[in-house]
Amino acid sequence: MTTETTNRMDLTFRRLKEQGRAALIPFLTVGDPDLETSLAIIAELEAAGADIVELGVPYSDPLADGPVIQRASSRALRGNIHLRTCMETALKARESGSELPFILFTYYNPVLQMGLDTFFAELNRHEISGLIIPDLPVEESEEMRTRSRDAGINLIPLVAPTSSERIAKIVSGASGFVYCVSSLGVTGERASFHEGVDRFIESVRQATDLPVAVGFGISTPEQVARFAKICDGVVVGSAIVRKIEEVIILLEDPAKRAEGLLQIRDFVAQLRP
Ligand SMILES: O=P(O)(O)OC[C@@H](O)[C@@H](O)c1c[nH]c2ccccc12
Repeated sequence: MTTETTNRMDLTFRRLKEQGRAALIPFLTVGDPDLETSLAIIAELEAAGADIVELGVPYSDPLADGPVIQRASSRALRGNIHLRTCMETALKARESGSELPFILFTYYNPVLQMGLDTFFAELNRHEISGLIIPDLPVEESEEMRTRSRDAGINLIPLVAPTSSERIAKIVSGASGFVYCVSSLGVTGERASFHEGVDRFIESVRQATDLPVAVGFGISTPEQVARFAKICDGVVVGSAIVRKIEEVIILLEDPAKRAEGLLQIRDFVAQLRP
């Protein structure tokens, strides 16, 4: 791994800080509805102003995901998408000229299946800047943190509103950014967030010098703007995955594909802080 790739994410946050802007961080499930379309969608996300993209590895038991992302995973798994193909998507996007830093979002089981040595070697080869593993067992996190650091990959910790006394422990040794989960429960658009979420985010800011991003439930320009005022990044997943689901019929029709992609771009562009 060249440290340049990891710096790609750090440089992005640094540039945005100079511009006084928070990062817009979309999430998509790779392979939904197919790999080639995911590549086209990544290009639309970049054109719409995304600053970093989370590439979700579809999984059969996405325990932290709500129905929208669960459905996206099921669609992608029908196309036999797995961890390595998701990594390859990052490299293909790079080869197509994408400047985006990519975060690989995966549950832990596919990582174990691949084996840690191969996993980190493959992350290097595919120019992945960051890693989110929502179900990483605490007893494994030390080794993953060490391996990530040695590989020059940002292992991004998730901090929940209930983590209060563990925040310092969770963020110590982290890199890239700290991901504040805005609400308890699973992913999915929300009209409101955990009571005291602003105080929670502030407490995370006090505990780390890293950029702090927030996700879970954020789906409208107003919600993005609200959190962009107090964070360095805002993650939007389900709302974008739902838009992809809504236009899938267009994406799968060669005559209407461009229209479908444009609707995704427009949806994301209006979210941008
Ligand atoms: O979908 P939402 O509510 O916009 O939340 C972001 C989320 O999609 C993405 O960051 C993510 C997808 N699956 C997850 C599981 C755990 C934590 C985070 C995630």
